[in-house]
Formats: sequence, structure tokens, C-alpha cells
Amino acid sequence: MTDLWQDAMDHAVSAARGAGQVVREALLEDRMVMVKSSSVDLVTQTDQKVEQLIIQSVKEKFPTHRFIGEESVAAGEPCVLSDEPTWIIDPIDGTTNFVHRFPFVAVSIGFSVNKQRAEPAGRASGPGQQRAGPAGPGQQLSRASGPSQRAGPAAEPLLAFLQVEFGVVYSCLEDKMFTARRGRGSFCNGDPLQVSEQKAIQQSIIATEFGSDRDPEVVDKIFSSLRNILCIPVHGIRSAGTAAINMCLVASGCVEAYYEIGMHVWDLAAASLIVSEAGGVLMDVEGGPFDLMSRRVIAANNRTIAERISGEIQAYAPARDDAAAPGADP
Ligand SMILES: O=P([O-])([O-])O[C@@H]1[C@H](O)[C@H](O)[C@@H](O)[C@H](O)[C@H]1O
Ligand SMILES: [Mg+2]
Repeated sequence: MTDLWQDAMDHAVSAARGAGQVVREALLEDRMVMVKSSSVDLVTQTDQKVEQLIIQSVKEKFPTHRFIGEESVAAGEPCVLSDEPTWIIDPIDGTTNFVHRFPFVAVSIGFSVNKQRAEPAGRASGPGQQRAGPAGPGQQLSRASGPSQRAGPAAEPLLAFLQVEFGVVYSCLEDKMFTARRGRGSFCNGDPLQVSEQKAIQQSIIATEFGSDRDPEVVDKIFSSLRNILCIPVHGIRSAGTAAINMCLVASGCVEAYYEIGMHVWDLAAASLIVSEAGGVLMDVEGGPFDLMSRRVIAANNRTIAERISGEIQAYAPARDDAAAPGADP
């Protein structure tokens, strides 16, 4: 049977690699910094150029596909997911890092199709499927066991979830290409990834970010959550400065969990599949199902750690990514 999306995934990997080369070259030059939603929400010409390069190359090969790109949305394009094949692009995740030459910068490309196809857990989802169980980031099943033991239960209720078919995160200064295909596992430079087996949060490292919202009430909540989690106590707190790389660190087993409120769908789409395909779980910060458009996430190695973190977070709800979209989900 033809593998519908493998061509697109191969294209995403090569586009991400090409974009990474542009980012690395731009780091050697002066970077003109502009601001978006606030004085600490940065963008550069390289973000815009890289996004256009990726979109143009995809359009040439897949002229009917749609896009959600960070800089296109900033320029007024709608942020809409539909049943149509949609490329979800963050040209530079870690723009602040890029501006300061802090050495963690990623190109993130997720690909979704069939926005809300309801599918029973445990059904194989495509040609060449090697593992049972839904691997899309909208699902909330615990996947604490390793890749070899990940068959989903046979009779789960129907779940409506966003289907990310593949995710590509290229950590371009480390030259690490993280990839995941739905139902087929996660990889870094071709080597399979698996989340940490740690069950005790007291022996965990937790990643989070401070985002770009400087409203004192929000900052208080961020620090309150951080204090609660630090005092559990955990082994440590880390911030890579990019949501996508933080999540790839979860998938790689280097940190047990990452949580944040405020990042966007383009920061999360690709990496959410990389986490779930590495055996991790995705959850809303209040413990419900993960929602890619909600700008809230806990990505963890297992449900126990995710739930413990959700119990310590002072939650708030930023405007959804699809809030302004006509016909967006209520
Ligand atoms: O702006 P950008 O560098 O693409 O993305 C940001 C990074 O992922 C950062 O780690 C996170 O804290 C922000 O919430 C994101 O917006
Ligand atoms: Mg980003």
C-alpha cells in the first residue's frame, strides 16, 4: 500500500536541514531584532526568511497543502487546523536564544491531517503501522512503558484528537534531527528515543520556561508553580529556551517532564508527537486532555509525574491560538 505521507516527511526533514544551515550562517552576521506582542517577544529577518523558504519549498511539491507558520500568523494569516493536510511551522524556536547566540535553536515542522477524526484507541492508523495505539498528541493515554510494550488497550472509547502525522525538530546548532511518525516511534539522527523510566518526581529534572508575558500576575503564578515544584523537592529545574528542544529532551530521557503555559501550536506540534512516540504522555496543565491550540502543556515520561506536576501548577489560560479564527472550535 502506498505510504501517503512519507514523501512529505522526507521533504520536512530536508527542509529543516536546509533551514538549519540558513540559521547557522545567520548567527555569524548581525541580527536585526524586531518585536511582536511585547518588547520581549522577538523576531528577526531570519525567522521570516526561513519560514518563507520552508513554505515555498512545500508549495512547489504539495500545492494544495495548508500552513500555520509562526511568522505568517504574526503577519495576519489565520491559525486554523482543518481536515486538510497542514504544515505547522516554527522557523526558529528559540528566537531569543538565536538573538543572543545562546546555543539551543530549533526548526520545528509538524504535519497534521484529519483534525478531529475519531478513532478507537488501539487501531492501527496507517500503512506500515508497527505499533497499536493512537500516537497523536491530542490523546491522553499513559504510555509509561517502553516502545516494545506500547500496544494500546483493545477497547478504549472513541477519542477525538488532533492527528499529527509526523514531527520534525532540527536542533540546528547541535546538529540533532529529531523525527517521529505517528505509530512508528521517535528518533534522533536515526537512533530510537525512549523517555526516562524514572517514577519518582523527587529524582527527576523538570524543564520549564518563563515565556514572554511580563504581566506581574502571570509572573507571580509562574514563580509560584516553580516554587511548588522545586520544593517537592526535585533534582533540578532546567530551561533550554525553546519549547521544542525541551520536549525533545523529555523524549530523549534527559529530563522527566516539561511544562509551560503561553507557548504556541507551532512550538508544540512536532515535538508533541516526538514525546508521545517515545513513550511519553501529554496533558493539560490542569490534568485534562492536551489541546494543541490551548497554549498549555505538560509533557512527561509517565502519567504519575505529569499528574503530580499538574497538582502544583498555578494555572491560567492565555488566549487560544485559534481564538480569532472564523469557525474555530468553541
Ligand atoms: O518565539 P519562539 O522562540 O519561537 O518560541 C518560544 C520558545 O519556545 C520559548 O522557549 C517559550 O518559552 C516561548 O513560549 C515560545 O514562544
Ligand atoms: Mg517557537
